[in-house]
Amino acid sequence: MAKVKVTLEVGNDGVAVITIFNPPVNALAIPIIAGLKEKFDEVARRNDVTAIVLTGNGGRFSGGFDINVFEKVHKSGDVKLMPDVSVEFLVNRLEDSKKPVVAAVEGLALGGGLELALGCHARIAAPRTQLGLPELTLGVIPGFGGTQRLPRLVGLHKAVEMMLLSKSIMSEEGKKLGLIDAIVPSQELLKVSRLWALDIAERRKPWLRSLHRTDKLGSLSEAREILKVARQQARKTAPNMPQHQACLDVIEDGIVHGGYSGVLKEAKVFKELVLSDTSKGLVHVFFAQRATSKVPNVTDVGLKPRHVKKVAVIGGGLMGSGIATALLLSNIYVVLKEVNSEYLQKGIKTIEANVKGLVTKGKLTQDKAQRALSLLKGSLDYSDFKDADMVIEAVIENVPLKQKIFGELEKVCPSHCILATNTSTIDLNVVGEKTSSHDRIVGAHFFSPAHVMPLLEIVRTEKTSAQVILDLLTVGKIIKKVPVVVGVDVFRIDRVISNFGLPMGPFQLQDLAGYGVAVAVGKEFATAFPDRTFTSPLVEILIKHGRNGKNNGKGYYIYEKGSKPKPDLSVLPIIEESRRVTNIMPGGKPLSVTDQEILEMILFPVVNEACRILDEGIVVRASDLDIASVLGMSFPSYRGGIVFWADLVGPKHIYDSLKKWSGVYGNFYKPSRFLEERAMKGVPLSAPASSSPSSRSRM
Ligand SMILES: C[C@H](O)CC(=O)SCCNC(=O)CCNC(=O)[C@H](O)C(C)(C)COP(=O)(O)OP(=O)(O)OC[C@H]1O[C@@H](n2cnc3c(N)ncnc32)[C@H](O)[C@@H]1OP(=O)(O)O
Repeated sequence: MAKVKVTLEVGNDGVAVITIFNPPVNALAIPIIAGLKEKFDEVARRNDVTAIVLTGNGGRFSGGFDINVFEKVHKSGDVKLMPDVSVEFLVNRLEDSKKPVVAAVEGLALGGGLELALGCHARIAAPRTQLGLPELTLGVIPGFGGTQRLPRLVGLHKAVEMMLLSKSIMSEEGKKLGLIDAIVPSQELLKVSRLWALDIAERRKPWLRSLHRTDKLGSLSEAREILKVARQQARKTAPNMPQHQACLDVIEDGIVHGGYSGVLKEAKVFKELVLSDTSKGLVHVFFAQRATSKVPNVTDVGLKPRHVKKVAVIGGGLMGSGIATALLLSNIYVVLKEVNSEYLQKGIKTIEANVKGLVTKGKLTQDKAQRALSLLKGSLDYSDFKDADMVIEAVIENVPLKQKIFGELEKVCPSHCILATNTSTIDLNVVGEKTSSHDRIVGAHFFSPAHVMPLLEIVRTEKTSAQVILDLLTVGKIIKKVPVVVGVDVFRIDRVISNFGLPMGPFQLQDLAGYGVAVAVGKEFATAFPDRTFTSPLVEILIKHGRNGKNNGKGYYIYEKGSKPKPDLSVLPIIEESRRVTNIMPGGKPLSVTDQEILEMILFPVVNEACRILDEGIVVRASDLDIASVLGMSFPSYRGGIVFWADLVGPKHIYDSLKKWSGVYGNFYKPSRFLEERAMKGVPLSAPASSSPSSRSRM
């Protein structure tokens, strides 16, 4: 029997149940939409059908329109691949049907799935059903009438919030808002929905067509005020994303000219947005993110992940305490080990502050915070390591120290225990050199602040076992820190980078991370890659001048409690001093460059580094680097990730630019072999390599 289908069953009560089958989320694929049209035509014709119930198989109503179709549209540029659902199906066949239709929703109704339910004449839901219109996260707007019907059911304010923030609600809240008519236990969902549909047919319950309602919309002036505020907010929070303003325009059209006019406008704008680069980037990220959890020879060989209940974290500094916080928040027991009680207390205090910070921001309840902290134990020795499932070492980047620790770990930890290091620079084979536990040594590289940043980079060696990787599996690889570009005001560089969509520029980031990290990492790079590291004395000169970034409130910026970082102009003479030492400005004069050039000079070397990673087979696939850059660097997801963006910009242009700059500024900009090859052959950077990946790979 086909897995993707729409079925129809007519009961003796005269109710037809139409069910969507498309595991795992009942996405509205093209055959499903065709099936729905066909079944609704059939029930309209049949005399034995009085009323209709629409539902999804397997406890999930529908996860929305099939996003694979967006991908096909992006590849072909042919927007005609999008079926006409909004008017031809939802308005004509469903909402204007002469027989009432009740949606029986369970599990989730998202995007087009919720829009189907909105077109029905009533909605009955199981408890804790997720309801939302997340289309904006894919660079489009709801396209099956959601921009019109949702405001008419829940009011404009709530609808705008749900759409613009892509925030879903649970059916319990939906019931209070009027989106859901009744909540019933899952086992009674179909029974109650059938009765409800019959009640509507016999006029015992109201027959409501959402698009025709106006009672929740408020006055025109109230609506305009809500939309005005939303526009202002969107300009701030999503300045580079056209779908936010477009969504508000479409909602407004429906309020001013009526729901049907709004539906037509929605369909038109939807089709324009599907073809935008923003949508291309976001859809790419959607699939790339899901692809990261599929690792050849790890996730496809029948292994089962083991349960990690207790983790020992070594080092209570910024990284260690952040990692410990992240683990505690996921209900994992943590032993935090430090070398003396002063450092240990400091680490514990940082963890407490991290957790409290989340409570203050409303992201965590007091109860959960207490539960998390109750799972923490501090320690000055290894006695608590004997039943640890995993150790994460997060001490300073020092090879002999790490080697000593791993030698000790091998003796004190149980044999199943995963031995992970948070190193971002040191070769894992070197870390584990003095042990015979190479199969369980792995990199677990978190990004600061570790309890906030979503990426976990897993670094494996050729000896790391598939089981250990599976146990730790998440996502990719981050590119090394962006270096200093001489000749341009550092604050302008930061502005250009944050306007591009990254949360902050390289200088502010350096302030935040602390200069100790910059110096340590810089040294490691200089040793590992002497031919392509640009050594700048800037950070050391800053430290000499008593600056240490956010740590001591003074870096490139001044940090004061309660206010935003302010550019500190007194840093400029220090930068001048560094420039004099490096002396690489052409003719010794400051550069005159456009913002676009600044952007390219900062990001093209990152692309170049990404090319080396692809060339060396360090990632399983190019899209893993996209996800790593989105989750680890906060590279804007609407630009699709670093490699996706580079392919849009064009490998040839990137290659030409780097080549030109390497002539002026040296090897730091020298294009990699991989980039050169792809640029010359006109092959996208993301195209799979013909050769097999090397044994050492980061996922
Ligand atoms: C015209 C309309 O207005 C336009 C639209 O409807 S656009 C679509 C709107 N819907 C969405 O954005 C929802 C997207 N999906 C999700 O958020 C999540 O997948 C979910 C909450 C539904 C389920 O999450 P979860 O259980 O963690 O499973 P998850 O791994 O994400 O997805 C399971 C599989 O379903 C696929 N999938 C999920 N939603 C899909 C969709 N709408 N279309 C196609 N495939 C989808 C995923 O790609 C994944 O496939 P894989 O196993 O091959 O990797």
